[in-house]
Amino acid sequence: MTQSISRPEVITSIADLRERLRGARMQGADIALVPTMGALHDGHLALVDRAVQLADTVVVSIFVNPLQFGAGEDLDRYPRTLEADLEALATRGAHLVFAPSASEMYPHGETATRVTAGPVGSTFEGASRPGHFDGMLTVVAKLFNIVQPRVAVFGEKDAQQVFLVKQMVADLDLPVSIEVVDIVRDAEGLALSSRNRYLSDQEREQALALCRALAATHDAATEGAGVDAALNAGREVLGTASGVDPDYFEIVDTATFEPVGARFRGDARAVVAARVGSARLIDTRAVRFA
Ligand SMILES: Nc1ncnc2c1ncn2[C@@H]1O[C@H](COP(=O)(O)OP(=O)(O)OP(=O)(O)O)[C@@H](O)[C@H]1O
Ligand SMILES: CC(C)(CO)[C@@H](O)C(=O)[O-]
Ligand code: BAL
Repeated sequence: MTQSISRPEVITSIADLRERLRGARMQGADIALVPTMGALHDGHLALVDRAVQLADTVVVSIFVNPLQFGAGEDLDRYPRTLEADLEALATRGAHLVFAPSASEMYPHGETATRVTAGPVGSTFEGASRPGHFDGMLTVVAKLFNIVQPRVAVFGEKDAQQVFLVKQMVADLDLPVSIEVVDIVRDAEGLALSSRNRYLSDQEREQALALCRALAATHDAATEGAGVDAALNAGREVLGTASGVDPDYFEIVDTATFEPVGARFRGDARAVVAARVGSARLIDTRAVRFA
């Protein structure tokens, strides 16, 4: 397909999308998928930009997946901004937007069959949001089967999600390659997130504690601190920040997503989640212990 400089075509039915992509494939199309829940910001658009570099046909899915929200979470108030999303995508060369309804994706209500995320699915985000990763992997598997992309693009911000998607692809021999894009931040360092819309100006300022805590851990490790000292540096910043209710701050081994031991050497990742006002925010940063 030629690069789109106008609004992408919007398809809401699985059958129509399959038919459209079958035609594209017959003409030799190479397909990339960018799965999102919409309310697009520059972080999502960086994923789209990468997809456009990697393939000639880019499908962006916009679907707020009920299966990955727990009771009492923000499913109902999650921002749904399809018109603005299409405007944003018009400038980026995405060809197709797949925006199904919940009944299109789940015609019988919740699926009887689920992908289970395994042990890493119940730590960190999974501990605070039971069932979240099973619901996320189930919809990602459905999207992979519907679109059958050669490559799918995800953001590093959701590092545990990336780990689990890669694990699913390897465990189930799914024929898709996973591309990961760095976190896009605002000028002060706050990771862009659709949930930042829930923040007041004051809360947005307070939310900077997440990236500042990660920076403290990163800098301590770079200066030669061990795991415990690096962890304490970040936890202190987070724990003393006003208006911030920490959920977890941990350093995990990138190979296993398990917390590293005190003597760990190598590539690790600091991960953080905290509630600021009514928003639950996450962030992450690579940390190396030489
Ligand atoms: N700041 C960012 N930089 C790069 N990628 C991002 C960023 N924010 C989200 N993404 C990625 O965009 C994809 C879709 O994420 P999603 O639609 O949940 O957006 P989100 O902003 O993370 O929303 P929320 O924080 O409300 O869950 C995911 O792969 C996610 O990692
Ligand atoms: C991958 C995803 C689109 C699945 O609903 C969602 O978890 C997200 O937006 O990161
Ligand atoms: N960004 C991951 C999707 C979610 O929070 O449900």
